[in-house]
Amino acid sequence: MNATAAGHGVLAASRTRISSHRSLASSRNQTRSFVATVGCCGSGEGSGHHDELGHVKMEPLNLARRNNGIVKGIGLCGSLQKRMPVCSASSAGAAVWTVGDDAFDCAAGVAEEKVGVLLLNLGGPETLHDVQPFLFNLFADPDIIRLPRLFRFLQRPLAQLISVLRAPKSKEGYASIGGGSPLRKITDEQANALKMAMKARRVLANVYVGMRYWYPFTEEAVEQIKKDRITRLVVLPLYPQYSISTSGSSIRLLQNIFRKDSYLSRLPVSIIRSWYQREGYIKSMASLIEEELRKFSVPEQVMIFFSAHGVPVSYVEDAGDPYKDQMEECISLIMQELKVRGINNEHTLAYQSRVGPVQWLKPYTDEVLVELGQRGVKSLLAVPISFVSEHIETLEEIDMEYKHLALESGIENWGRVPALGCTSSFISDLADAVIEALPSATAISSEKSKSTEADYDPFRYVVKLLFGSVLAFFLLLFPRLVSTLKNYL
Ligand SMILES: C=CC1=C(C)c2cc3[nH]c(cc4nc(cc5[nH]c(cc1n2)c(C)c5CCC(=O)O)C(CCC(=O)O)=C4C)c(C)c3C=C
Ligand SMILES: [Fe+2]
Repeated sequence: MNATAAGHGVLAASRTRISSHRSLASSRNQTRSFVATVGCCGSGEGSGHHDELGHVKMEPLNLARRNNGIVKGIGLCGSLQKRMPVCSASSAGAAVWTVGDDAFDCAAGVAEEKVGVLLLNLGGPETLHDVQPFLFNLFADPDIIRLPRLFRFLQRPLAQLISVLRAPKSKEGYASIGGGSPLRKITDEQANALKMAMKARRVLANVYVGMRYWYPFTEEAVEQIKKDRITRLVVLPLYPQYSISTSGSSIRLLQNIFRKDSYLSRLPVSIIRSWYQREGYIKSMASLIEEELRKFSVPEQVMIFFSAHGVPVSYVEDAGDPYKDQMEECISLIMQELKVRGINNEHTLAYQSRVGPVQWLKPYTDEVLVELGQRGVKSLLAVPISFVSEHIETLEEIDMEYKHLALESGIENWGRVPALGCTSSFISDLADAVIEALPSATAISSEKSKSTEADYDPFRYVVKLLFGSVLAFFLLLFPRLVSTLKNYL
């Protein structure tokens, strides 16, 4: 069985059409449907808690206890457990999940689980030719450009305009890192490594990759999950911190797909919404930092500079995105871990990669670098914090743009921590997170999506159409407006 969705080759139609029709219900409402308990498995209670947005965060559950590398089937499914107290080759006599081909295989033959893990990521253009359609998919996402409901009909025309205007700048960036994004290759490698790490824990699983804006699309991965008749799924966004614009967007897309499908809506699913606080992740980050610090001639004098991908301020202040809080907590945990290791360097956090004319989370990376240079900081270690793989924003923005700016601003010694990629302690921790999440999988409610055909109102449709035409007319009439917009992107 192919470990990832790569090469599945379904949904070959033009991708620009796929990603942009998702309704934007509030995160609160959507999260509720994920905690509905349906089907045989009622053992998920108490397994997650709601954060300030009502999201269920998966805490380490301790339901699947590991012993000598064997995952015991305690609590995987309450009712099944009663029917099969012993399904094991273990001499210990406890219920043990043994591993068959591509499945949890109960030796007693009473139950057979086919476990799937779906890794969610952003995706990136593989060639320069892909850049504009990739950008279209990104900007057509209502979680990336959050228009008021009344203006939602402008989403696609606006995405078209912005993607065309932004494409030349983005292409330059992708050209400078070899002509495309390495994200697919790295995510596939992570998927394979995760599959192996789970196998080492005697849990066989198929690991799928679902990208939000480019191949292999989430829709393709889901098709493969259906074909493989997966019976239990763990969804793991490859973003440590939750943001409406990243994990939130991918999860909402998934919910919409699952709700519409009778098989998928009954499939027990467990979603790990954020995992920035996991000990394995924190320690892996601390180790990478420690290793890079050692390369400086006077490590104690190095400023540890965390650079996170930004989000517009309105996400945090108006929409309640927990991203900023999670980021700050994450950094504090990493610094605590470094302290335990005797590392007491100064540190700072700034936000990079802003796009468009709105206010983004501050302080901005470029501005802080200049300030630090002016303050006399001579050695700086950049730590990309919101990503777990190398991509355009580490390879181009940090390694080229920011490094250049820092050196120009008076910083003399520059270092950069690599993204985690397939670091074994990190992948091991992800495997643990997945195994811990398995028992609490519950079916996604088959409740209908918030916006339905019934919402269709011909009057509103005509008003929107008229408004759209007037706007398009103005854009055409005032090319200067367009070029101003371009300068902002
Ligand atoms: C935590 C990670 C990310 C957040 C939060 C995020 C928000 C966000 N991004 C844009 C716009 C763009 N992002 C682009 C690329 C990109 N973004 C992330 C991660 C986060 N984005 C990654 C991993 C990548 C790189 C993918 C790759 O090709 O390797 C791009 C395209 C590149 C460019 O032109 O700069 C855009 C545009 C917005 C508007 C946003 C929040 C609203
Ligand atoms: Fe981004």
